[in-house]
Amino acid sequence: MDAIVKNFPALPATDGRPSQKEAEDAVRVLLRWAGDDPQREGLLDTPARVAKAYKELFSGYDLAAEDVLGRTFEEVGGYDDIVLVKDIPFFSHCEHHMVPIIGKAHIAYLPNGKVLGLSKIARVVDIYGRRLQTQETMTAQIAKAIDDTLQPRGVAVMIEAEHMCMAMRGVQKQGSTTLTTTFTGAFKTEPAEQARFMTMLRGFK
Ligand SMILES: Nc1nc2c(ncn2[C@@H]2O[C@H](COP(=O)(O)OP(=O)(O)OP(=O)(O)O)[C@@H](O)[C@H]2O)c(=O)[nH]1
Ligand SMILES: [Zn+2]
Repeated sequence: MDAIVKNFPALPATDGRPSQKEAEDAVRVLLRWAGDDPQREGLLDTPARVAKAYKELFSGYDLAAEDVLGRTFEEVGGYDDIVLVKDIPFFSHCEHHMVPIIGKAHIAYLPNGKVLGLSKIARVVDIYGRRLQTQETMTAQIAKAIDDTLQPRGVAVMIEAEHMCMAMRGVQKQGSTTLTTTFTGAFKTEPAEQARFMTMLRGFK
């Protein structure tokens, strides 16, 4: 896991970014390359819209998971059992084809005196989802971010997703789901904890 995450630091370098105009020009080139005319009326505003959409879809490059996870709570009445947030929907884009990955993340941790605001877990999914990704990297990054900042007794992350690059093009297999998991701490070393995560995930639909 460390090797994967090392190549994809929490906050990639953003220096030397092209300007908005350069981004819009690039869209015009792609439109011409695809066979259309960027000067026709319907496409005049498209480069600006695409740049705006990319800003939103890739907004994760401007955010650090550590900032979101910094706020923790300690008054939880001694609660120290699994906290599982499941079925967190997300959109990402695969780094190979830049087309959507659509899926759900399931994230659990075993608190060690501190708990996270539940929404922060979903925010971390968005931060990593709104970048170019592989599913494996995203799974490892989410686990590492929670592990590093909260230092819980263990983290379990499962992602299930459909890759549009497999559905809309190439091999064209619609409806297949890819599952990836990362376990740390007790979820990694104790099969019973891992089994409990799986049971909670699958058992109470
Ligand atoms: N491991 C992994 N592979 C992915 C992910 N998203 C897309 N891919 C795969 O990345 C691979 C890229 O393969 P290449 O042979 O370089 O590209 P390609 O010619 O477009 O491949 P095809 O999709 O088979 O047409 C494909 O097999 C994709 O299915 C991901 O999140 N994880
Ligand atoms: Zn792809």
